[in-house]
Amino acid sequence: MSIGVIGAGKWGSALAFALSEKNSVFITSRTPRDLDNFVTLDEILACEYLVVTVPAQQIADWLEENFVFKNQKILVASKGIEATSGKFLNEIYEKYVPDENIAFLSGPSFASEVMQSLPTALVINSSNEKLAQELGDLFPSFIKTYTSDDVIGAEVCGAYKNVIAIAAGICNGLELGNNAAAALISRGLVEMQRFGIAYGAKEESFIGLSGAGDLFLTASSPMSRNFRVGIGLAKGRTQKEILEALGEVAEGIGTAYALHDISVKQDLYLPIAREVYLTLEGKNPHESLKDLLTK
Ligand SMILES: NC(=O)C1=CN([C@@H]2O[C@H](COP(=O)(O)OP(=O)(O)OC[C@H]3O[C@@H](n4cnc5c(N)ncnc54)[C@H](O)[C@@H]3O)[C@@H](O)[C@H]2O)C=CC1
Ligand SMILES: O=C(CO)COP(=O)(O)O
Repeated sequence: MSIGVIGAGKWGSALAFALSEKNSVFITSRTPRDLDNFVTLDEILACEYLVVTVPAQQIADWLEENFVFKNQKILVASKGIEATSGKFLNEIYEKYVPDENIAFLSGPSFASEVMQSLPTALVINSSNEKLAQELGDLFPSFIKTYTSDDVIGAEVCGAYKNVIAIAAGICNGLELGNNAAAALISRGLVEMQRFGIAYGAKEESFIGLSGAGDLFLTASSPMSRNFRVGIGLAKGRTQKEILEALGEVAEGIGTAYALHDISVKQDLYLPIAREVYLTLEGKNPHESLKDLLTK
């Protein structure tokens, strides 16, 4: 099968590597890379399958400026909610791709471990069960794939866990201990589940790979960029300083702003997301965690 990966950052490169076990994989990016399988965007758009890793905050503009639908089967591998509009990825893509041609990837998966062929389990979420199965078959032996039709559940899990990971990173950076971290992560799971269910997500997605699986991974390891953002905030660094040092995307930041807007507009109670947003806006991280963890 011919697969075109869009975005040659960490995740795009790891997925291109993994998918090449069984398929011919090509990759493209804004900045040309010195890779054997690097091709132009026009060549990528001619592939039967596309895997898109352009970050959530940039994808609307990217689609508008670059995308041409040619009946490709699309797997969206990014995670996040657009800050400027509060839109989920499936809402952004719906203008360009029919539902039967699109699926969303979720589950615990650090790119660097996929790059080492370490065992990984992922969920392919689509309203088109046949497409989800077909995409699952493209994955290599070291990645076990499951399918689900809970697109909104997968989206909420993938986006929200990054915000909770920032909170967990703050907790770690402030050295508040394991009890506090476990409290934050488990309350975070409840918060994201409550939010997701209000949007029609299935309860079970939150206790599976997409929810608890990805949350536990991201909110408990400095391998996570979002967790490292939290550590930076705890050390008193500004958002700008943290992002410069990181040099990579941390989707939890944009998503925290999106969740804040949604919670204000819809009068929703999202306490952890709110404190992450306030900390990003300059609130003292000690105060934020105190407000969350003590009376
Ligand atoms: N790295 C990981 O372990 C995982 C990442 N993800 C998600 O995948 C997405 C991408 O993450 P990474 O590749 O790790 O980030 P990265 O920071 O390594 O790379 C970002 C990629 O997006 C491209 N990009 C950025 N702005 C763009 C624009 N305006 N137009 C076109 N392309 C643009 C960059 O050229 C680069 O290829 C994010 O949504 C992330 O949450 C999901 C699962 C695992
Ligand atoms: O989504 C991820 C793992 O599943 C990657 O998380 P970070 O973007 O925080 O590194």
